[in-house]
Amino acid sequence: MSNAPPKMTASGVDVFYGAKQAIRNVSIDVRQEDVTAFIGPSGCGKSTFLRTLNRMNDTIPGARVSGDIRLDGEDVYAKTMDVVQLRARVGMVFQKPNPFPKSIFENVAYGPRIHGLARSRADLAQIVERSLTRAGLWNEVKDRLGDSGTALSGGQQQRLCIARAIAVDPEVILMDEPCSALDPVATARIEELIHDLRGRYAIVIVTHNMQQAARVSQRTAFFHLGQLVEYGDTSDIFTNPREERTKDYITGRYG
Ligand SMILES: Nc1ncnc2c1ncn2[C@@H]1O[C@H](COP(=O)(O)OP(=O)(O)OP(=O)(O)O)[C@@H](O)[C@H]1O
Repeated sequence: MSNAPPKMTASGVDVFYGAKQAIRNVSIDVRQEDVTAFIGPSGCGKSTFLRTLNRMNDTIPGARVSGDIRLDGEDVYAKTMDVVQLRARVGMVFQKPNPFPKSIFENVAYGPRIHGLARSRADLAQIVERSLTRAGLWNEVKDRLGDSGTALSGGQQQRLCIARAIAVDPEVILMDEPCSALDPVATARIEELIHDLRGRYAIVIVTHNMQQAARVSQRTAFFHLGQLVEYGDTSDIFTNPREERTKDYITGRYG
């Protein structure tokens, strides 16, 4: 296990939607070398907490976040933080694949272009190829980069969205139930992809599927009623949980 400082840290985080508190005093570290899974019953706050890590809650009217969240020691909620830049550094993949209604090439090229990451057209084409390759999609689309991203299958669209996140050279990738709209074959491909990307990016995945958490992650956080009940090595959480509530959840007593 490495002694490197965590990629992201959250301390004493609370989230409110209006008067309703959705996250209570959550503290957690996310490490570069790990895939971290967030599990817990519906409504426990997994997605809400995930969104605090790249300030996606800023876009939700009435949502308020307090506490301390850092990326490489830098305060994510500082007034000086450039949120567009932050969301490139901490990319996000959603439950439902959401490619832009543009070509496959443009879906991937858009981010690098607006962030000024390509020096030339050839450079941009190279970034697109590299990102699609890393997302395990290049061979399937290399002869039809001009086709619409929305014409791909659901699983391909999700890999396109992952390529789009990768294209801006992120440090962290947040995935909010990335397989819940996919069939088992497409799900297996995304899980393989997560395995391949591990280490290059810190990855955090919200999942309802405990088998998936056990397959893809090294660290698991169990949330219940807005609280982080238990966080530790995935194997410990699933075989030897410390908390009764974790045990009840993983043995299927609720959720
Ligand atoms: N935009 C919103 N406005 C008001 N309340 C919200 C909003 N989004 C979520 N909530 C509430 O916050 C709590 C946590 O929701 P959240 O979606 O984060 O949970 P979750 O664990 O990700 O659930 P699920 O697994 O069903 O997606 C829930 O009570 C939910 O109703």
